[in-house]
Amino acid sequence: MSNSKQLKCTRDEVAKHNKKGDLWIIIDSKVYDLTRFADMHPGGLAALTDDEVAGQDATEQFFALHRFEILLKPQYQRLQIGTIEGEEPSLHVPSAGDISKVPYAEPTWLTEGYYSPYFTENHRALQKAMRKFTDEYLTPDAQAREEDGKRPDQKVFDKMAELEIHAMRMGPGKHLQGRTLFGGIVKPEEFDYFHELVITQEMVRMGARGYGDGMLGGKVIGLPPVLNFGSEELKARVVPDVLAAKKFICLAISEAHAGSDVMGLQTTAVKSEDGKEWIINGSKKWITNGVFADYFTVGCKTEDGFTVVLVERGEGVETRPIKTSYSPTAGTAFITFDNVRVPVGNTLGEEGGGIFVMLSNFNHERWVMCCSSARAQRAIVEECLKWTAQRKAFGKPLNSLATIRAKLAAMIQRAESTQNWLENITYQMCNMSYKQQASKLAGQIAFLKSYSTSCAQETARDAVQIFGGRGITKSGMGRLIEHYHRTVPFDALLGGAEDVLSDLGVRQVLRTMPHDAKL
Ligand code: HEM
Repeated sequence: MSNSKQLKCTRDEVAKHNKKGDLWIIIDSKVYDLTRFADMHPGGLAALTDDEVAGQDATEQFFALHRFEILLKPQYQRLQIGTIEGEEPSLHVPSAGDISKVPYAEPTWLTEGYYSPYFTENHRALQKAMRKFTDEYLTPDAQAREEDGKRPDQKVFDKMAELEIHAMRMGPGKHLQGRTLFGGIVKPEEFDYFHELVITQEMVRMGARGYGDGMLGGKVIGLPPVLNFGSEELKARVVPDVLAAKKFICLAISEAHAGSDVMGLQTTAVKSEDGKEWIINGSKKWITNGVFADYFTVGCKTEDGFTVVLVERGEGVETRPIKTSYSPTAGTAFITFDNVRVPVGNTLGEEGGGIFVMLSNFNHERWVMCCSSARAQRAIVEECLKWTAQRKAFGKPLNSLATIRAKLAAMIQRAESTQNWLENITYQMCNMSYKQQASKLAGQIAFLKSYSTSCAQETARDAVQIFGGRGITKSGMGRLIEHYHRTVPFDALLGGAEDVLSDLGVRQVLRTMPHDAKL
């Protein structure tokens, strides 16, 4: 509060303003004049004229019903007219870049007094910068776009391009060479999977799942086949614009007919008579960012099996939005290809070698999802720890109930185990070649992905029980819980359904079982 005309008054003075037409209250030693606002108060006039509120210290009542962010909105900040003489506000006012002091709200490596074998000062510097960026740029746009369902603001994409965040989200590699990462915080050759984990986990804190995918989820899965399997000419034409967010790309594999069953896909690519072009026909469904994509990394049935081709938006390509249970911000599309002609030079990898192209990125894609899931769960733990401390039932805080504490215990255990397993796998990734990762980590990552999303769903269910009706209400105290509970099933499906992944993990085990090991 910066108003220089702020009053200094005593609690007795505030107590005199205790009725409709002359109504003050105290929240955390700050005095608010609600006289003119009272009739507009969304919670009604009666709540404010209550004997225990009007003219009184209403801190506890306020925080039982409102999120802190309400007090930070300019229209409500204006209601503050002064402070209580001789008192200092004691509540922590959230600000951009903050590290939470709530236990388990941060992974141990970010918690004071704890240690980590994995994170260096350089990772910490990137984390600090990325958190501030998320709080200042991403979260406000994310919350506004979740409301209006529009695409993320191009200005945000541009700012991210300036800092090379789009490039960093593709992980370590040659594509980072010559780029200034986050104003020079990390050198391209130093950038490793822990840096990428930091970027992903910090972005997730914005608590907007549809926007999260709208924030170029399509690029994270659609560009790697171009980077790793495209011709030099194709890469030179496509990659710089995509990493600068001037053009957008998506991965178009799943169809109404087939999802995990890639060989069941029905979109066809047939060579033209002169052999110079593919002619593509078919449709794709649930394609993240497809609505606004310029490029489509498309899985096609070809004479030799399955082939991946980069299609550019043009004649014969149509996209229309699918209404999913998260926001339209993600740009989820149904796509039709009607005799779309594409130069054969746009083939990604070998003709008939599409499975290899797809499989080669699955590990990384699933690992990214584990990073998101682990961090999103932790945000829910923080929400629940705060709520159960400030909400009273039967005259006591919710956390005085053993049944509530049991739920909190389970949530914390799930968040911690997911993060710790993730950090271990990330360390393996940093030390293994791409080939070693493919053979040694496919099972580990499949297990972790399946484990983290099933943990996430249990945590979502527990959180709704803890928040009650607020856990199913889109605004107010439980808004993040409602959002999480509604959108968490996405993570359990994308990149492979839980059962499919668990089975994949066990099949990897069976392949490597030593023949000479007997009971
Ligand atoms: C600076 C003072 C206050 C401001 C700016 C304010 C503002 C608001 C706003 C914006 C909402 C809508 C909540 C949402 O959807 O998130 C709300 C709801 C509510 N407010 Fe206040 N309020 C204030 C003080 C109080 C106090 C002291 C009480 C006393 C108990 C109160 C009782 C309520 C109730 C009962 C609701 C409905 C909550 C619900 O639907 O769960 N408000 N208030």
